[in-house]
Amino acid sequence: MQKGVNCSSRIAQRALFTPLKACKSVGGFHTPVRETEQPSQTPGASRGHCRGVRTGASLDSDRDPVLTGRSNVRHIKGILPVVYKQRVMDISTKTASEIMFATGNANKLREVVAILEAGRPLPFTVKAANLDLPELQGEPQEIAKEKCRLAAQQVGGAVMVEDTSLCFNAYEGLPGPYIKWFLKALGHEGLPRMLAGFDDKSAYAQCIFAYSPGPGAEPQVFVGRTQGRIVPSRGATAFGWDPVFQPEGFQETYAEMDKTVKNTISHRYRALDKLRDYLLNFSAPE
Ligand SMILES: O=c1nc[nH]c2c1ncn2[C@H]1C[C@H](O)[C@@H](COP(=O)(O)OP(=O)(O)OP(=O)(O)O)O1
Ligand SMILES: [Mg+2]
Repeated sequence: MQKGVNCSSRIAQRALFTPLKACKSVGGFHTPVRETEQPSQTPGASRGHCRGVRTGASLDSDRDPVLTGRSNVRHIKGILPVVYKQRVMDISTKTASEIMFATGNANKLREVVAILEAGRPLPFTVKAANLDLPELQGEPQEIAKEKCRLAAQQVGGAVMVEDTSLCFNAYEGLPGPYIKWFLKALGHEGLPRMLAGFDDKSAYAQCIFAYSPGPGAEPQVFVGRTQGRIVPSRGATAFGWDPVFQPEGFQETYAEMDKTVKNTISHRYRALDKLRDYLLNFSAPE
């Protein structure tokens, strides 16, 4: 059962893995750059960050035309030997010389790069795999874990994924992990309208990273939450529901605030910081 019920075949068709030889190193974080790709002209895109990731104003702007290929899952299998050759890892000790970050969302990737680069360096290389994975229905932690198991199988090694929820307290946490499909259907105007009949506009953004050292290993999960409320859309519409979420203690929505500020208070930052600790210490999460 897919998290987005009508998307399974599209997801499979959109999956793409870029061969590692085509990855671009960015201060210990590698992002895939296809050989035909030109450097990004995006204003404000700093050196090497998510090359080819554009900013845009559509609800579908998470999908990058450069990073998103027309390949399918069979194509991924076809290039896996390239991955195996270049990876040196020991699953039993949970060490890996490189970790793939599997996502189909270019905006997520951009934030993860920025957050990792701003903090303590990792003794691993992190590379991006542009996979759009099937997502099961269920509790957010289980969705993230299952996504990670699938990613580990596809990548054939150490992998991290993340799954993001936007949870309305008036709806007992829904739309939660299904926010992608609510946003798609209702748009930035429709999400705040869902709360029109409620006094309680409070919500939280939740990010769950799941990490697996390789196929067959049980993924570890790391949860980050940022409290806030749902407001009428304000700011750039480049990234998901950013314009309708105003974090607690701020007058600006995620979309209005500077990225560097978002990346120090966001649900993604909080979860990634825990994952970073884990990767640095190889200790179990709290
Ligand atoms: O910081 C964020 N600020 C605003 N919007 C966000 C954020 N982070 C995720 N989002 C959106 C993307 C998607 O509409 C939904 C989560 O769904 P989610 O499955 O986690 O993302 P996705 O399918 O786009 O990428 P992936 O390939 O990593 O699963 O919330
Ligand atoms: Mg997804």
